[in-house]
Amino acid sequence: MPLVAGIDSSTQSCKVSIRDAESGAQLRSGAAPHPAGTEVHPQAWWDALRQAVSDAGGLDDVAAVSVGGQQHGMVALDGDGQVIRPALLWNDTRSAQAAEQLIAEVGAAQYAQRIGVVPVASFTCSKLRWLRDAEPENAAQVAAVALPHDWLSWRLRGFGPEQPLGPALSQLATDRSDASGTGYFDPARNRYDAELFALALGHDAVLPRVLGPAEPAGELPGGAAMAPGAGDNAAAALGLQLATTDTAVSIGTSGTVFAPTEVPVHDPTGTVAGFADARGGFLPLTAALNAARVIDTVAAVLGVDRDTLAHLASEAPPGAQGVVLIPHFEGERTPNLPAARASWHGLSMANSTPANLARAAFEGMLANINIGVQAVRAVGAATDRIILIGGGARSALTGRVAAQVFGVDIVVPEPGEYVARGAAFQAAWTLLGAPPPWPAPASELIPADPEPLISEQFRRYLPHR
Ligand SMILES: Nc1ncnc2c1ncn2[C@@H]1O[C@H](COP(=O)(O)OP(=O)(O)O)[C@@H](O)[C@H]1O
Ligand SMILES: O=C(CO)[C@@H](O)[C@H](O)COP(=O)(O)O
Repeated sequence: MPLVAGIDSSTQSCKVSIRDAESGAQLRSGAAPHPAGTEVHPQAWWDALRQAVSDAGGLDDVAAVSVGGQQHGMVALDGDGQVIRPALLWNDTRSAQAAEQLIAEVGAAQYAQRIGVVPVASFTCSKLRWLRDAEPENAAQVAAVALPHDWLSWRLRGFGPEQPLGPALSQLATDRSDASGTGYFDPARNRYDAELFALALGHDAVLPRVLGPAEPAGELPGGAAMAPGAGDNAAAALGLQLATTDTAVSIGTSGTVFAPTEVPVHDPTGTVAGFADARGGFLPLTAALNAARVIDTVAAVLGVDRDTLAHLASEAPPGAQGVVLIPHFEGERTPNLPAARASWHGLSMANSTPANLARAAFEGMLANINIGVQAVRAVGAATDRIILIGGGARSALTGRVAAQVFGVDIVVPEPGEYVARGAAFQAAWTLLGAPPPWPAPASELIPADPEPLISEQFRRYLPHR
């Protein structure tokens, strides 16, 4: 009974799932928190990974490992493999102007046609252009650029400064799904666009080798196979065994909408990112900067915990009697309003109740994500039902309000870490030589319960660029 390990190194934490390679049954798990903030030194991810692995009973008895990671993070390495500066994360918006510069120099439609995405602050290319202009001394030292999952996999294999195998930059590896989020990789032709990379940073550098869906990246020192890994959303799609008839919404730190397609997507507006998936196809995706933490924030404002906020919200009617929250606390990516801030609307003395404010938090979070659902639908994704995952999906109320806002059946898989499950699925695929016949996770169906009022009143107050 070979075991595999799936690791999810996402924004708020690192999660580890140890599973039976053939059945997918989870035997052990572990977790450890990440520091808050939009720039984090990768060493913190490494420390959390080691803590989560220890919490999960270690990797000595696993035969293959895979890492799913938060996308886009800029891990800048010098010639000695040292991290030059803390990584700017996907939700750091200081590179918004840099993204606009790149668009002005290349053209939005041209970017979309060349690589399937149009730069936004989240993407690695925008962060590199920011580095070039804001920290030229650091930019000049850049010998290689990796993504969070690439760097963690490299370290797990024993590479890096003060590591047994040393800082071999040529040993860096990634996969199509994560590479497609950089802003300098073309997932249709499966090749880097070196010109776009050099345009961003100002010079070329070593980039991780891009591996196939289950192509081994190498081995861990103990002999376990290292799978290619994936961006976290592509790993989640593997974990859900998502089909081209499905669309998923993940409510984590980010609020993402993604759907597997067999053909690449080129959206010149940039709303839908034409990413690759982890199976050899494509995964068009939208991402909101404000998702589960909208609930955390409003709960804190009202001085209650998450569960109490959900109970309060359940006492208010759909539409919250006209109270609307535009939840752009951290700026926003979909819609692309990086400098935005949150705002409350429609408040009167009569409707300013804790219940209405609580319900407006759930409705605002989901109506904002619904912009992404509509955009993914517009590029041809099947959205007749939506599969709801992420930490925020653990709240039953979220599912009920999602059925009202999205207006379609909502499928809520049993609570679990689907990024880590997907990484374990990939590790089993690498080990066994074929996708393992794991059973799909059990799930609950919440029937569609359309309440168009919610999005109608949300759009009334939505700011425009
Ligand atoms: N039982 C729950 N009910 C509602 N929200 C939850 C629950 N458990 C966790 N969350 C929310 O999930 C979020 C973390 O989700 P997760 O998908 O793990 O994040 P990420 O993958 O971005 O690190 C937190 O902001 C937290 O508020
Ligand atoms: O930027 C994106 C996708 O483009 C985010 O989805 C990040 O990949 C972070 O994911 P979570 O930590 O929210 O899971």
